[in-house]
Amino acid sequence: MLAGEEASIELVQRWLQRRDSDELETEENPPKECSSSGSPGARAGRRSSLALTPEDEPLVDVTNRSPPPANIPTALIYSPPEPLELLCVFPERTSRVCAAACSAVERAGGEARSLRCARETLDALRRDNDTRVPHVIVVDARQPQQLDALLLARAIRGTKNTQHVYLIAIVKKSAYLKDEFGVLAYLEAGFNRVMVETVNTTAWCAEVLQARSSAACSRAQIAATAALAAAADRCRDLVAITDDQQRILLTNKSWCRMLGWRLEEGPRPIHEAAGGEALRLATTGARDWEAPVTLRRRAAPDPIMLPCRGATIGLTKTTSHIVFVCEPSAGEGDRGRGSLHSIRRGSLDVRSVASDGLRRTSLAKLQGLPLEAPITKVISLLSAATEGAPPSTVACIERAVDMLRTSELYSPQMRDETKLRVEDPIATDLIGALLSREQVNQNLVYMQGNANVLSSRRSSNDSTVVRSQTNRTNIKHKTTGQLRELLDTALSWDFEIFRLEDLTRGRPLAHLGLALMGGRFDVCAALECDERTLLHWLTVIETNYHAVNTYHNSTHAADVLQAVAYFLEKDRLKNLLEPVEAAAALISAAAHDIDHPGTSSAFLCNARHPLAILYNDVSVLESHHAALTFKLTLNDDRVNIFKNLDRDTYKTVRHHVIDMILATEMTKHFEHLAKFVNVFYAKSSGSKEDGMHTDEPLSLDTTALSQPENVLLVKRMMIKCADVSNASRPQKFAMEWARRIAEEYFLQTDEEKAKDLPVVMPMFDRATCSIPRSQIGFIDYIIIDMMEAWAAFIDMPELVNHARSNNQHWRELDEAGVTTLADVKRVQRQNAIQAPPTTTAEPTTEE
Ligand SMILES: Nc1ncnc2c1ncn2[C@@H]1O[C@@H]2COP(=O)(O)O[C@H]2[C@H]1O
Repeated sequence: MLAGEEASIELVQRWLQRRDSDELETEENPPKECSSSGSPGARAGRRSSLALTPEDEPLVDVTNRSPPPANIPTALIYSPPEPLELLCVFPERTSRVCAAACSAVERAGGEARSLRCARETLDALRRDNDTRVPHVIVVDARQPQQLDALLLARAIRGTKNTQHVYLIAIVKKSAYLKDEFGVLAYLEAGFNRVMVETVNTTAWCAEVLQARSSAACSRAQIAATAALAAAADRCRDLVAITDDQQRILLTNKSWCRMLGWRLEEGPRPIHEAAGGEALRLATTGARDWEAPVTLRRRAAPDPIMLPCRGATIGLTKTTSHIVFVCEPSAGEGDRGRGSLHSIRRGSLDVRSVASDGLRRTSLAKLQGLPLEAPITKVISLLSAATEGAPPSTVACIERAVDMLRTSELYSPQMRDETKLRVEDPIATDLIGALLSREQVNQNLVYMQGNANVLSSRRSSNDSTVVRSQTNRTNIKHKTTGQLRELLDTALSWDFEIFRLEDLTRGRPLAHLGLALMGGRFDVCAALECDERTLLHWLTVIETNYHAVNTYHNSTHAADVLQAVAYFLEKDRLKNLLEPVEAAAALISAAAHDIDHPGTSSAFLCNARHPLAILYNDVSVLESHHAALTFKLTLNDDRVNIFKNLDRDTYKTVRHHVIDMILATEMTKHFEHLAKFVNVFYAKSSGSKEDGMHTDEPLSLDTTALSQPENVLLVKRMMIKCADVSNASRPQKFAMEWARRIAEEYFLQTDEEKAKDLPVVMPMFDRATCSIPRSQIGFIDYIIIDMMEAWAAFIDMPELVNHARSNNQHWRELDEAGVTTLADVKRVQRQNAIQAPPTTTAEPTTEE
């Protein structure tokens, strides 16, 4: 027990022993010497020296009259022990009543301050608001002309954080006894207690201790109430609390959001917002109930019906509050799955349902289903926001909501499409073919009888594991000095990928894979497999790339693997991804285009290729790459790098690998880019009035990385950027990749023409196509925006710098009349002559 507490208890005990004395000690009538035998006086029955009510019962306390109910959460009502703080407001500097009060507090181990006027008091309260709000304030109400105690009490109550302060008014005995209802004016002004003046320190001591205890209790209760209100505000259910007259006193944020209410609304009759069974049950006085309630939204004419759980609260037998807790999910679920149209003009007639018991039951069941899409919430919020908004805002919101109703939220609509078409048909052709899912449908006019259109190149769906790979198990040890030296630079952005292709005789993936996955990133440790299995896996994967493809071969896979490895070394990703996630990223990169036929998905669909039939024309190639990767891996224990993973880890790795490979589909390019930018970039300033496109600078905001679904966006973006990073490589690499992809496009066009198939990219005709212009379009429309977003995220400005300088270089070549493959090759030769000599590629790896 604290010394102060001990002293105060002793004081109280002494005071209790003495309280037979009924004589009031006033400034005019100072206390007699302490005596245990006080005169009995006329009101011998009184037990206190403090004149209180006519019966002298302590405290006129309107708030704490009732005992707490059994279910009050007492654990929340915690009041830490604090030294008593008293503030006296007495205009008279030498007031003996004030001196007695202060000295009592000091004897009780507390602290007392005294001030002389209302202004000083309010200033002090405002100044000390967060640090030193007193427990008790005693106000001298004896001389209204010097200090208007009632006004001061109101002002104090109007000051922040003073609800729990215990306010005592000191009055003269004569005034006190003059009017039996006189105390009411004080209570209404905010006083907790009216007390007749006394200079008895002991009496004061008891008084302030009781006041402190009452103040502490009320502070603890207020804090607990605030905590419960905060909890209600943070829950998704709609919460409303009414008084016993069914006037809504409190609503939480969900309620306000969904029904279009404002938080600070005063008491409103519940009938304004709710009707139905729950309301009927609430009025019967049932303690707990569960029933549907219909709620009216201010922004929408039709009500919604939500399951509601309710409770009636009462400290005594009478009801004090009614609590409604409504579950929002099902209510929104029945609202037409995300369309404002259906929210505005809901097809569900709640009234007719409510009149039909059977249907109501099944509706309630339906409402219990967890059907809730975030977009539904967004649309509800937006429609609520139209309430009371100016017409221009309403029009804007309605336009936004109409857009949200489409399921293709992230499909790009090329802003400058017309301009692009007019200015550059080649770019239009390329970008259109890469991004458009319509391509296939547009080209569906097809000649019969070309089932095996890929026969001139390798068929892609009947690939099998190449078995003769066992002699390559020592590949690591048989690398020559040159290859080893080259592989030592595997983590630089100007890594000589084509030299690797030469040195390995077209087997760059296995070598680079072993160096990066087996070496630097220790994928074997992450997957708990041995290096031999990894080598077999890399070999099988590489073998299933088509060496005849000019672009989509294992050199491209190795290039993408190298880019992903490079990105993974950046701090942002190093600190973000677990080893097993990094392993999954490297695996995806190595395998992402496996068995690519050298033609696009649109081509396969037009050709009615078995893969297009198998995958229903949807993400044909990417689905195949992902599926074949797992088929090849799981087919043979010697290549199964996942064989030692436990079930859950395998599932996670599989999920990541599939997700990343599917993310390389270019028709979803803008979807992935937009999601990434929306999550990790914030607009620096307000948006344009129409809320649509703006050119404001974006600032990176990585706080969203704490959510796993956002990390998924990062991984998708990583592999996407790696997949087309060729345009962001130093010029000589970018040029060679551009030549290779153009050649592959031309071959597709050749084949389409030869087989009388629809031509997916008619401009990509080897006789007429300008390669520089195709590259300018590709960089302008696909590369720059994406690389800017990614480069800032991983802090790699060279990605953008190279892309820009390549763009510039292609423009110069375009102006110089460079057009065809032959032209590009000529430029490459000239550049090679000007560049310092490089060692002739020497294939030395043993096969
Ligand atoms: N330099 C480039 N020029 C034009 N198109 C490219 C270039 N690099 C990549 N692409 C295209 O971008 C696509 C990315 O996915 P794919 O690897 O399936 O196929 C790729 C090509 O079609």
